[in-house]
Amino acid sequence: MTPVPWDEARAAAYRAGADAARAAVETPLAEADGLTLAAPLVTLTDLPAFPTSSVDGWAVRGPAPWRVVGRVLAGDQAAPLADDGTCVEIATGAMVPGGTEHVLRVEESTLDGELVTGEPRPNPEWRVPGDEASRGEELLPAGTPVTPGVIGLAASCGYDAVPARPAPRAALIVFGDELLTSGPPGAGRVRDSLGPQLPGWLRRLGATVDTMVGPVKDTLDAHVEAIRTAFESGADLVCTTGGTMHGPVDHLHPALAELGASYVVNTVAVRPGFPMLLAALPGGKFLAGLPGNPQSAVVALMSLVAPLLAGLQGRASAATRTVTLGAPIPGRGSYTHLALVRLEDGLAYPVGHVASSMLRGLSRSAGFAVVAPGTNGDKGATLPLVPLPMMDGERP
Ligand SMILES: Nc1nc2c(c(=O)[nH]1)N[C@H]1C(S)=C(S)[C@@H](COP(=O)(O)OP(=O)(O)OC[C@H]3O[C@@H](n4cnc5c(N)ncnc54)[C@H](O)[C@@H]3O)O[C@H]1N2
Ligand code: MOO
Repeated sequence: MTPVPWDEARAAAYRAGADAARAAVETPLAEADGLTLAAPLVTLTDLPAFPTSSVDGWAVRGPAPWRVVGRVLAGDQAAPLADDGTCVEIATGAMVPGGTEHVLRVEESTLDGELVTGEPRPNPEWRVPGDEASRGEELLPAGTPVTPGVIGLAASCGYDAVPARPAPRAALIVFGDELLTSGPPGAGRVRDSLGPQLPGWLRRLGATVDTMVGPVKDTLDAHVEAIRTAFESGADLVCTTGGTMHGPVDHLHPALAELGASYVVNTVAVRPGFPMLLAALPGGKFLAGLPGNPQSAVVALMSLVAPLLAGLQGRASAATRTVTLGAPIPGRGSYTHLALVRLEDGLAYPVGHVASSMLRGLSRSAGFAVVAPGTNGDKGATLPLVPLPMMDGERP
């Protein structure tokens, strides 16, 4: 099997996801956080929708002094100011009456009996319809991740619900008879460190994780049965761990053949993690085969699953940015090297304890610097970074 170049593998995973993107669902704003806009957000009204006072004071017409003829509070529908030399008391956020020439701040005015005097500021103290947006204007494109800010904007311009792509449903299956699910490892057994870890990463990539199965016995029948059950339970994506190679109890490839799967990507020219795979199953479903070595599994997650999920959600692409190296990172010959880095003072530094079996380096890293095939990452070089999907406060 010839390994696929890493960037081609990512692109293929993204395309496969985009071609199978989940259908849009009209989603109430309260349930839309973390989903993806399936259509552009077009404002339903001018913003603001009516002339709106920015200050507390007096809406005045004609020359001073102004006789107070009423009051308009936020939420009121203001009657026009009909005569010169009159004013109404006005609150911040209230609709400015027709005929208003200025809004005078209360602290810059004098009220004497029924008469108001003062010098209005030259710049208008109210916002006119369309200041922020005009009715029918596109505010955000389709594919925008729905954040709290997007939800607020959608509410402000009139939406109760938005067309959004639902979160892809992921299931996780862990293979390996050597795995313990509690207590310290030893005597040939290791703790399953992927079952507890992967749901959190998957959720941060926008998936829901309904099913977590395993450790599943190292037999072909048990593999096929576990995968079939996960898809039958409604998963769009099944992630498996381990068994991607061709050792005596590695059953993933034969299981995929039995399930009628076809490969989107089968092994990738990346270190660590090269035996990773992505397969398509009948009915627009996917299986990501993550290698058993724990760090390699996360490399595979970020290399294949992140772009697949971005595509399934109708997003622009999986997140990347660039970083400048504060210390050199060697390349891995003809393979891409995904090297764990931490960020400090705007520079990226390699971390220790990064063998593919280890998680110590990963646990204190911000992401993977991408050292291209045939190159080394020199100090001062600018490289792509695949950020681990964490919120800002979580990122080391
Ligand atoms: N003859 C060769 N053998 C191996 C090669 C190779 O090129 N030639 N490549 C190695 C590389 S690289 C990787 S990566 C692994 C991938 O193997 P599998 O995906 O088949 O994974 P397993 O054999 O099941 O496990 C590998 C390793 O990881 C441990 N493991 C598995 N699952 C978990 C888990 N959930 N939590 C913690 N640790 C786990 C497992 O005990 C093994 O130590 O193949 C190499 N072999
Ligand atoms: O590719 Mo393996 O993933 O080095 O551990």
